Amino acid sequence: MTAQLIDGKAIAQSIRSTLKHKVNARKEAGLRVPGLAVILVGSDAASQVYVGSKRKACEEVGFKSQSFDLDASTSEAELLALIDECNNNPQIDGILVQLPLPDHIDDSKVIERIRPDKDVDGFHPYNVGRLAQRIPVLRSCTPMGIMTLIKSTGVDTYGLDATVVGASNIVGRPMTLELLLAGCTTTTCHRFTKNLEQKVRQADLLVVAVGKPGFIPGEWIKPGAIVIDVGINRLDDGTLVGDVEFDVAAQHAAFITPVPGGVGPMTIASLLENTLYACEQYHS
Ligand SMILES: Nc1nc(=O)c2c([nH]1)NC[C@@H]1CN(c3ccc(C(=O)N[C@@H](CCC(=O)O)C(=O)O)cc3)C=[N+]21
Repeated sequence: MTAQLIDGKAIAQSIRSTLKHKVNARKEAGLRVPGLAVILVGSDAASQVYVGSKRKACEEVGFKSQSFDLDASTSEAELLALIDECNNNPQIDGILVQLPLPDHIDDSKVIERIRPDKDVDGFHPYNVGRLAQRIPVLRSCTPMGIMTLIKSTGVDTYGLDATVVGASNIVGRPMTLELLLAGCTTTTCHRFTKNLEQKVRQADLLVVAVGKPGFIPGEWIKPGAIVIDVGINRLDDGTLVGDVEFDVAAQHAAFITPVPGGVGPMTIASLLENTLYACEQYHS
């Protein structure tokens, strides 16, 4: 079998095009365009690239993006004060604080300071809790984008055995909650998991988010599975690879996401969708 590629780049493009039309309709109706505050602390090279892509995507769909580039030495108190300002600014529908933050700043404290109705990353405990209780509002962007990719395959998710490898707050955990909501029987694997191979081999639907190149051998993929690779690993020669041994996995899977061009662009598309949602549902 040779897997069909799930083209995240194209699907993200079509979402942006839909959003652009919706923004134009708002303009024609005399309504405000959605506003996104993008806050970057420090000058981590990868973060600068990602933040640049988010700002560019905002421009493309006609959102107003406001950039706040803070020095790496910014104190936690200063960052919290800026979040308070954005929380109170009626032009701002969504607030994104790029992670990782410098070590002297407590991520959780920052995430919890963002008003849940402006938390377009979907990281606030309120929003994750809403998803856990099957009443999602703002959903975590990467898992949300992945659900869109899975839907694009046309495969019915009810009753599938799904395995998520990785249990982080921003990907693995909300991913498992999304899959549970979609009717899957879910297994979440992490550093203490025994017999990872067996859990991967049983998966009709596999999501891998560990950040280690080629971590999952292609031979482990169940014939006909859907494989979603969240990893973005840059090798010494500059090439980007995922967490799954792609070439071999593609011989077993029915559907597989490429890296790049799979999950990454969808994370940004979901962020834009969330920003419009916050604008329309909460701040109109
Ligand atoms: N508050 C916060 N929200 C985030 O959503 C967030 C974050 N912090 N910190 C870092 C991670 C990473 N992330 C990516 C977004 C897009 C691509 C993306 O578009 N990747 C392309 C290109 C990859 C490349 O060329 O580097 C692709 O996979 O095709 C990747 C990674 C969002 N993150």
